[in-house]
Order: sequence, then structure tokens, then C-alpha cells
Amino acid sequence: MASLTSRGIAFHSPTPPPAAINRRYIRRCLGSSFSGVSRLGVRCRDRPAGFCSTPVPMRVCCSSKIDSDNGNPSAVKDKSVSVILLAGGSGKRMGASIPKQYLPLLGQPIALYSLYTFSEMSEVKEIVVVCDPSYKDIFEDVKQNIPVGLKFALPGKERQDSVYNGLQEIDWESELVCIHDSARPLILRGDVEKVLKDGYRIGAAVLGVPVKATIKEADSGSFVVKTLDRKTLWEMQTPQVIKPQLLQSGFQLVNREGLEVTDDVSIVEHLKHPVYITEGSYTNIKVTTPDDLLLAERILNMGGKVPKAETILNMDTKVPAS
Ligand SMILES: Nc1ccn([C@@H]2O[C@H](COP(=O)(O)OP(=O)(O)OP(=O)(O)O)[C@@H](O)[C@H]2O)c(=O)n1
Ligand SMILES: C[C@](O)(CO)[C@H](O)COP(=O)(O)O
Repeated sequence: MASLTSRGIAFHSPTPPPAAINRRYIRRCLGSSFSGVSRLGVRCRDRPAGFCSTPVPMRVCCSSKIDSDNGNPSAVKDKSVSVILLAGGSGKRMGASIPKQYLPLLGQPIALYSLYTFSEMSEVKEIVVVCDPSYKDIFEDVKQNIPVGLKFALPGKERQDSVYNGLQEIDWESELVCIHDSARPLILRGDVEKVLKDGYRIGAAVLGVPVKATIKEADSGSFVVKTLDRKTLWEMQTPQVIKPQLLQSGFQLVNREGLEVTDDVSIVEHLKHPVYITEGSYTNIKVTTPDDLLLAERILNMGGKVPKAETILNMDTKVPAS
């Protein structure tokens, strides 16, 4: 049954919408294609031990096989991570009347999916939501249901300005900053855990997936310059995890030199500090255009872990009139 909120947005909620998806369930639905076989045709667990033990920037490898945790699976301490949840964009490419991160996905605003996922992780101390003040209440309304502190920061003109504003609000005692696009609602907790561990070891790590397509470089007249070697190409996602002081130093350089970046680890790359790619999941899509909404809905419908169902069911989500 669809219910209409005070802001006139219909939220269809016949059953509690899932706030996270279950990797095992998706694997069952998709068969062996979702079993961790990389583009190189090598299963992560079949790679030789130590394959990834030397941190090399941008090296293609599978983080789950890294053995430098010294057998300690929880190297990242409890309450040592500040999450910056980016919800300050306007979603032009979606073309909706409100920013895409507040559109309902199976009855729940997109931005709340990852908020819940992070809030359930013991490593997370606080979540700094970067959003326009007129949407703050969407997060305020669920504050009492989540076990971590919520802070707010104002969006900047570009994504990198929003990250900078969020960074200024974190607790500087935190060992890691974990930056996430709220427009990526399907992030899996297991993938966050992996990228946090890699970020902790290396100083900077980013979730990514091997590029499946053939990518060509073209000149301004649309003539092919060259075909890039697909084996070396990865598509970047979020979360992107960086030690706070390193990110702050990176921002000093980027701001001083007026550099533009489209993701967060690029800031660290400018410092020539190694950045590690943690292999993530293709399902961690960024909702950018209307077809992504349909895809996200389909992926959610295939899985079904529902943390905070009572929160979602009782939620009186408000979306401001445009
Ligand atoms: N000034 C900005 C721009 C983007 N974002 C956030 O960064 C994430 C990724 O950005 P993108 O998908 O490009 O979002 P928009 O900028 O909103 O989309 P568009 O480019 O279509 O306008 C989103 O969660 C978005 O809300 C932000 O916090 N501040
Ligand atoms: C950071 C990012 O999500 C990596 O894929 C992305 O670059 C941000 O969004 P945009 O669509 O590139 O603006």
C-alpha cells in the first residue's frame, strides 16, 4: 500500500524495505558468475598467498587474500572510523523534482540505506551527513534509532568541496575517514569491512570493480587514439577510506594548486601516497539516472536482509516541498 507523506511523496511499502542486501542470496540467484571470479579468471581464494602482501599503488589484486593483518581480522578498532555521508548533490542527471538521494527506493529514501549499513558497524564512531539544511530532518527523524552519533555539514559547490566541509566536522581522534556517496544505497557491509582494513594498512583504499567493457581513448574529433588495456582498468566506487591527516594534507595541496578531482583518493594520489584498490561488488551501483533506480530496486528485490525493519516501518519520512 502506498502512503503519502506530509511532503506529498508516495512511499510504497507493502513489506519492510530491505536496508541491506545479502551477498549469499544474490550469489544463489545469479549463480557462479557472482562467486568472486575476477576478470582475470582467477578466484580470489586461489591466488597465491602473499600475492598482495607488498602494498603497491593501484596494484590489481584481491584484498581478501592479504595476509598482513597478522591473523587479526579486526585490525580496525571499534569506534575508530568517522563516516562522511555525501548527500549534498542536486542530482541533475536524474531529472527529479528533489535530489535523487531522497527519492524513495522500495519505500525508503535512498540516503537512509547506507546510513543504516554504516550505523550498524562497530568500527563506526560517527556519521557526518553533508546535506542541505532543508533535508536535515530526514536524518534527524531516524537519529534516535541508530547507535552512532550524527553530525551535519553544509554541501559545497562540487563534490570535493562537500568532502572538505564534512572533513572539518570529524572527530580528529578517528583513525580513518570513510567517505561514501549516499547515492550508492546497495553497499554491502562485508565490502565496507574489507576497504576499512585496507585503508588502515595502507593509509588510503578505495572500493573498485574491474572494468568489463572495452574502453577506447578518443581525440576531440571522436577518432580513436588507442584502445586501453582492460586488464589494468578499474571502475571506482565508494566508500573511499583515508587516514584523516593524510586527507587534510591532500586538501592543502589540492586547494593551493586549484586542482579538481572527481573522487577522494585522487587527492591522496596527488601527494604520491599509495592508494590500494579493494575489489568490491558490481551491485554497488551509483543511482545516477532513472534506469539506475529500476536496477537498484531489482537488486534489492533479489536479496532480503532487513536490519532496522521496525525503524523503517515506523518511519514518518518527510521530504520538503520543492
Ligand atoms: N556538491 C556535491 C555534489 C555531489 N555530492 C554527493 O556526491 C555523491 C556523488 O555525486 P553524483 O552522483 O555526481 O551526484 P549529483 O552531483 O547530485 O548528480 P548530478 O551530477 O547528476 O547533478 C552523491 O551522493 C551526491 O549527493 C555532494 O555531496 N555535494
Ligand atoms: C566518487 C565516485 O562515486 C566514484 O565513482 C564518483 O566519481 C562520483 O560521482 P560522479 O558521477 O563522477 O560525479
